[in-house]
Amino acid sequence: MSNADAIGIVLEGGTPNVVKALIKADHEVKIGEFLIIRDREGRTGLVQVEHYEYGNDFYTESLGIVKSLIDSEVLATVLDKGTYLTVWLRVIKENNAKVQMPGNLVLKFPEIKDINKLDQTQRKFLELLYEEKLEDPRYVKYGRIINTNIPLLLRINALPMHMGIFGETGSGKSYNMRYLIDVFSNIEYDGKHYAIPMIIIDANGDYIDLATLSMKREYINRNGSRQMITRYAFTDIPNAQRFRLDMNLFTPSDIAYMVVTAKYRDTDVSQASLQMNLLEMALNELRDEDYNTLFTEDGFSELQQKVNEIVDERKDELGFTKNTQRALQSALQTFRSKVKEYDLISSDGETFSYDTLDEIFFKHGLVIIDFSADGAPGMDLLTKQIVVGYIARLMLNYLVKKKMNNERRILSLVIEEAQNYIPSENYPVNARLTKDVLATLATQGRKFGASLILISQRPAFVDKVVLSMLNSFIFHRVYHEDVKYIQSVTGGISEYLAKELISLPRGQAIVTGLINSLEIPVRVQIDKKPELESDIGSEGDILEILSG
Ligand SMILES: Nc1ncnc2c1ncn2[C@@H]1O[C@H](COP(=O)(O)OP(=O)(O)OP(=O)(O)O)[C@@H](O)[C@H]1O
Repeated sequence: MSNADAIGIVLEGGTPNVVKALIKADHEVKIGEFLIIRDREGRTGLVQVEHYEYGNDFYTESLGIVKSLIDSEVLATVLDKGTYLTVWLRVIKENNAKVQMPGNLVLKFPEIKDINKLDQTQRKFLELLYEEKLEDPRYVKYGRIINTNIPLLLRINALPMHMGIFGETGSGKSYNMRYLIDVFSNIEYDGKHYAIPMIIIDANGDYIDLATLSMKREYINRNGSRQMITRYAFTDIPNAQRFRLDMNLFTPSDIAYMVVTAKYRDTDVSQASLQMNLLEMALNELRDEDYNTLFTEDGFSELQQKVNEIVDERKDELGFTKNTQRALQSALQTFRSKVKEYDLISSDGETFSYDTLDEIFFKHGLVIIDFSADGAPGMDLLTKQIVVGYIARLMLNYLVKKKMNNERRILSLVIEEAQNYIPSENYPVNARLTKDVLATLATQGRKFGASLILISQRPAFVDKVVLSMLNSFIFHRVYHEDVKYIQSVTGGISEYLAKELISLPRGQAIVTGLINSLEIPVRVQIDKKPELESDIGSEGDILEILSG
């Protein structure tokens, strides 16, 4: 790289960690951008733009730095338009360079067309960012760092530490998730390709085309890494499997918890636990029966009768009241009516079971749970919570069991509209049914290979405890009210970058946390790939729509 590639020059007056520089006004500087500083000995250090100001006073010779550089060809180009930028650059890596020295040059990262074919200079600059990580298959390439063609390397081993993707409506979360699915479907290791097994709770049908359109399936699976891409729906439609629960996989106490919390989500704990005890007892006494049949037309009355029998015949001995009996019968009715509406439980037919999870793991599957109007017409939130709670519990039990058997697994559960399943106090939704099990999955899952990816428009609407267990974040443009919240949960985002969060254009995001190989918040651009585009998320052109 010659001096002619320089876009700026270091000034006097920085602080130990921040270098002040003049930059050409025609360089479209971005807060969070990475630049290089080269000292007079040719050593290079890495800096990140913290903030900048435009200036257009004429730079006079009386300024010391200008005087000493008056012959400098670089200074001439920096100042030739009369407008310049003063930038404050945070030092990220000094690398033995004397980055603070006035007169040092500020350089852009070189243009990189193909990261797999680097020349020597390109390699040198990339190593400044990534060191040996560049060759490590545990780091995958994602988007590009703002104002460069260099991908951000994501550390896949951070996935079990959970991730949050946040951004206001239309900011590009779903497209980003599609992009991540693609990245996680094509991980290269030792000449082969692998994919992270994933289950996606698809709130609006943003991902179903990946399973149903052959062009998209083929693209995702272009390296043969996903031998299973399946859409699950709640009604009979072509291209989709029917989603069915299997109650036999759960203990009486798990089932009792599901049934009772589904109805009485706010009820006081002692009331609820009496009802749970009663149902648990009934199920224990019916343990020779098929639990699925007990929740279908054929067996439900048997379950109801058992509950009545226990209370009527052994009231004094066990202390259950008529009230508890009535409340439990009502909870059973509610649960039964929900599962009946979508035929969620059947005494025969294939269920979503441990075998399904095994298949997802071994085939590196991508499973899309379709909650769109097509896949789950008219489904209310409670029924969705029954499904999500079921999957989370199944996953937890499965992973724990496998771990105990010394069989390592990894499964990623992606939940869109996460606020409906793990709401904070600020969000008026009841979700005991899902919240507890998801919190357990978040706390314990790490050790068992569970990876949660939570997607939401408002981080402030997601439970704080669960949020605090996410170790990686991707933020798109967010609402003003969320900025402070984001700063408090992530730490590490500077005031200046935080301000950018409210105006990020579509396709840009800030990546922080363990997944980010650079370990400081990085602003990325996620370019649209035609192969990954979908019609579902786009608003369309109003005139085109009106004119048919
Ligand atoms: N990286 C990108 N570059 C250009 N356009 C994009 C990009 N990502 C998304 N878009 C466009 O922005 C629009 C909204 O994207 P998307 O559906 O991903 O947003 P979202 O945040 O998931 O919205 P919602 O919360 O409402 O579901 C779409 O028209 C999409 O095509």
